[in-house]
Amino acid sequence: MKEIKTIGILGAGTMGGNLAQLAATRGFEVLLYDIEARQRENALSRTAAALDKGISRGSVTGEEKEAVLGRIQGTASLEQLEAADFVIEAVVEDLKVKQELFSRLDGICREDTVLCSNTSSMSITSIAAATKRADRVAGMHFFNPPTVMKLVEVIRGYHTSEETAETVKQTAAALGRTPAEVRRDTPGFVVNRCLFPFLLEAIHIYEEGIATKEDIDTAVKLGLNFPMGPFELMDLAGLDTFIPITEYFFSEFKDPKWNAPQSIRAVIRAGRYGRKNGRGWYTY
Ligand SMILES: NC(=O)c1ccc[n+]([C@@H]2O[C@H](COP(=O)([O-])OP(=O)(O)OC[C@H]3O[C@@H](n4cnc5c(N)ncnc54)[C@H](O)[C@@H]3O)[C@@H](O)[C@H]2O)c1
Repeated sequence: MKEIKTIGILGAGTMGGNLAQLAATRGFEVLLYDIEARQRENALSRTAAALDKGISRGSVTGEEKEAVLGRIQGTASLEQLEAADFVIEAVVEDLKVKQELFSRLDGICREDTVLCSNTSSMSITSIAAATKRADRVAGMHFFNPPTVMKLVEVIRGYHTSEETAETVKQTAAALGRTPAEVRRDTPGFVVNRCLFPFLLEAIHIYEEGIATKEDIDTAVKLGLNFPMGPFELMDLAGLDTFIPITEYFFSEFKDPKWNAPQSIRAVIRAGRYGRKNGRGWYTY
């Protein structure tokens, strides 16, 4: 495997911003691309705030903070990704947007650069089809927040080579994460294929008036020993990301069980996206 020094990250939102922090903390140079200046600035200020917390706890020095921040370069120019040795895309969960970016990246990045998507659900094979290097495209699915959550699902698209899967696993390890391989490219891979039926069922229980969302969260936390209840978890992940994932499942499996219920659609329509804007199922 060639040496990876610079990681390109596309999208500076909930996932991309925290991924940039993780990669820079682990000593990588980071090119953080987003079309929104506000998102790039927020990502850097969230990283600075997290490092300040580390300083106040005594786990990070002022020098380390400056070094980590110095390794993250925000950019609005995709062309700058030419310098990346490895790319992780974490933009909105929209297949067309991802395909368009991968097609452009294919023309910009060096031939040997592996391109990964952090998609929660969508086909890696379809994303790779937008490039002429389908063997060097893979899924690299982190969990929220990547600086805390240890798992990375490594997903092989139809054409992903053995060497590419190995590079992704080694990069996950270099980021201090534990890779789990997903051998077939199917909607939601392993974790979200398990998680979404559970989240949807929690919403149905709430809609049927069986329990309040607070009591459902308490029941799941104390009864199943989960660290968060389903409504708390949806708020953390971002409610606006929830709908495209369920719609993708529905479009692939044609099973109505994947249809997002009205109550979550109503919450999103009211502009409540979860913790990211301070209000979702709950108000923060
Ligand atoms: N939130 C989670 O818990 C979670 C967990 C794992 C994976 N994911 C996946 O990660 C990806 C990002 O999710 P998120 O929650 O960070 O979303 P988000 O809405 O917080 O951030 C998305 C970012 O993409 C940017 N963007 C949109 N279109 C763009 C374009 N054409 N070019 C460049 N940037 C663009 C937006 O400005 C925004 O900053 C999605 O594919 C999602 O499914 C999310």
